[in-house]
Amino acid sequence: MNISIFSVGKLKEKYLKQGIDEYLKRLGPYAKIEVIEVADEKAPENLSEVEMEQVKDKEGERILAKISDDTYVIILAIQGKMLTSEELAREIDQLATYGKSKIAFVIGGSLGLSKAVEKRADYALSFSKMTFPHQLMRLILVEQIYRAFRINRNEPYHK
Ligand SMILES: C[S@@+](CC[C@H](N)C(=O)[O-])C[C@H]1O[C@@H](n2cnc3c(N)ncnc32)[C@H](O)[C@@H]1O
Repeated sequence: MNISIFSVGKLKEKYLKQGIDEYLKRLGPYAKIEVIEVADEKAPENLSEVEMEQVKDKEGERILAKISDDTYVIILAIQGKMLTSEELAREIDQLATYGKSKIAFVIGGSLGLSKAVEKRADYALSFSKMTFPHQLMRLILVEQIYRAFRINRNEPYHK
């Protein structure tokens, strides 16, 4: 299985980078996984609604340009569907069973995802009703993907 994680902007915090690298390493035996960073747009506090949409559109175009038509796209969205870790594991397992070998998880930038990216999504996944910083979301996501593979292989992982 080929998994891509799309994220907006460069990851700066060392502690997050270390955590993400650790889970990417652990995921190595289970799947081919890569993190793709697209450039972020400047988003100062005083942007109008229209300007905010423009920021999301530009970031979204960069993401969509890198996603092939045969990729199953899971966007991370606060308003999406909440799953248990076991349910996420089952979703991933079923995608593999039905021949969907390319999965892209897409995390929005500081303003969220564009309408075009939402439209392209096959699934919208929520990690709770709370808002997480997009860079922290990357770490939470890679840990849950790792957990999903451990669950699917019936391998022990701390509860
Ligand atoms: C800082 S949040 C953006 C907040 C923006 N107001 C919104 O509603 O999308 C950045 C990105 O992190 C992801 N994210 C943050 N919290 C999340 C949650 N609870 N569940 C799923 N994704 C989340 C989403 O992809 C979001 O676009």
